[in-house]
Amino acid sequence: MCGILGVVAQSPVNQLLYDGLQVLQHRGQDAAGIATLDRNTFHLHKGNGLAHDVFRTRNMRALTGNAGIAHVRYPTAGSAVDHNEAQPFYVNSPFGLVLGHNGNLTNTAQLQKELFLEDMRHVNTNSDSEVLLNVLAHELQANATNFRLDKKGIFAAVSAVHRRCRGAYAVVAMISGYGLLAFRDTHGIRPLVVGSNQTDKGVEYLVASESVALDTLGFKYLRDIEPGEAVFIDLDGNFHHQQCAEHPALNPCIFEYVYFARPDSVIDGISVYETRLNMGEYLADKLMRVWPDHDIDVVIPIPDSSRPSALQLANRLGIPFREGFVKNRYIGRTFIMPGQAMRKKSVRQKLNAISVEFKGKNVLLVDDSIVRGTTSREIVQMARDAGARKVYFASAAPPVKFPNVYGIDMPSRKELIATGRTDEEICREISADRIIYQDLEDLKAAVQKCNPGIAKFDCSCFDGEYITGDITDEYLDRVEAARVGGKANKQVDDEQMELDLAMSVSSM
Ligand SMILES: O=P(O)(O)OC[C@H]1O[C@H](OP(=O)(O)OP(=O)(O)O)[C@H](O)[C@@H]1O
Ligand SMILES: NC(=O)CC[C@H](N)C(=O)O
Ligand SMILES: [Mg+2]
Repeated sequence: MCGILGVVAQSPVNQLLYDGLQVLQHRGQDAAGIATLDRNTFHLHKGNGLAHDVFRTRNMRALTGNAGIAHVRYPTAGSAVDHNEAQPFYVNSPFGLVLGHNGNLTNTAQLQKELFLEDMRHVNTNSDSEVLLNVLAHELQANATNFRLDKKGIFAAVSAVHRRCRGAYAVVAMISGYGLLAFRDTHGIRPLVVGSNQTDKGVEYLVASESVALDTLGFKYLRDIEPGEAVFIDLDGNFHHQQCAEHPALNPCIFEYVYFARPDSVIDGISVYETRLNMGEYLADKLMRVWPDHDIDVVIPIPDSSRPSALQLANRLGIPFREGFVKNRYIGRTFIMPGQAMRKKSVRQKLNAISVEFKGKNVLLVDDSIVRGTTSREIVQMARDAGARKVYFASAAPPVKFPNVYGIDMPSRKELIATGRTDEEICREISADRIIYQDLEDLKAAVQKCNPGIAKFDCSCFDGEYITGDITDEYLDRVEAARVGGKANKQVDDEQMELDLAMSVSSM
């Protein structure tokens, strides 16, 4: 997952974008970048690391201008270590364009081939986002009239992007001399909101992955950008928007509510916090159904993301809720760290048990989800070491059994602890005394309860149903083979080989 921001303001935006990255940091810890637009010049600084490591005072001073975009990255294509894949990406034609992307394209190799062979555009990294930028650039160029762009041409370009690109994309782009363009894929898989701020000099607009950025930066929430819709804010601060998809449908990623988003965000009209409380209630009801005579003494959350669910579960069961683990606030999220060794080490550094809450008790540990099992394996052992009599484990989400291809780095079934295992086997694998998973229907109900208007969510990591309809077993095998082959995230494709061949032939 990544975090994106875009702003057209009435005063310099460098500090505002930096502060915005800080509140979206939970969406990506591997790289950060800001591009500002000052008259017709872009100023761009990006690099690997957390936002506060990437930006020094001198970098901030150089980011002049009243408009800009920003990005924090959690890679799903390319690699975590290649600083060239940090975003925003820049391309000089047409007009000068920078882009930040949250999501993952599923037809990257095909697009890259088209870009090279038909559009005469070279993509220099393994990032799908650079591909997306070049598709947008080509379509803007194709829809310019007399070497100029107008609203109609900009929206026509986004329609063409929708026709060509598959997968998930929430995008912010800045067109030099024109303004800020933001759009969401036709299924609205990844979130994107827009807010405004009335100043003495005029209205300012901010587009962000999550509403928490609007709150903290002093902007008023206007609305979510709709699936397939594009919003264009010109450099004079005029707001334009248009539906650019033929068949838009809102199918947001349910994992945003389970884990990714901050609980204080509201996404597609749904409070993330409330969904997590609901998840706790549904999970409590399931526990009572399947285990009416349980002997749980205390409910303990695994900080941070599971807290609201664990709290509500304990309330519903009428069992004490206790904070048995202390979280080191200086260690980031472990699930989105690159590399299993780093994740494993960080769980121990991040969480430590308070033995008084465990000694001689039957504890129910609650997490929002179990993905690779890194956290649960370590935590169960820590609870035992702290003196727990019995260690039960509950997950507010169902078993994660399928890869995510829409922007969450779960590319390989082999990495997922629940793939090919029964609940009992998973329980043994994490050395717990009992495991309880949320049912998928209950998870959907927990989220839907907050906005019954949303008929369908992308739940692919739980049920293997891919909302874009283009994901074949062969595609998943290829993505998996790339990971298992040790090429860390690099998407390989037969078409890629064809492209390489075509490129070498054309250079002769
Ligand atoms: O089964 P795993 O592969 O370990 O993944 C699941 C765990 O990872 C996440 O925590 P993380 O530390 O990333 O963030 P949090 O502090 O927001 O809970 C999530 O909340 C689970 O605890
Ligand atoms: N998690 C994301 O949204 C990733 C964006 C993009 N696919 C990248 O790898 O940089
Ligand atoms: Mg966690």
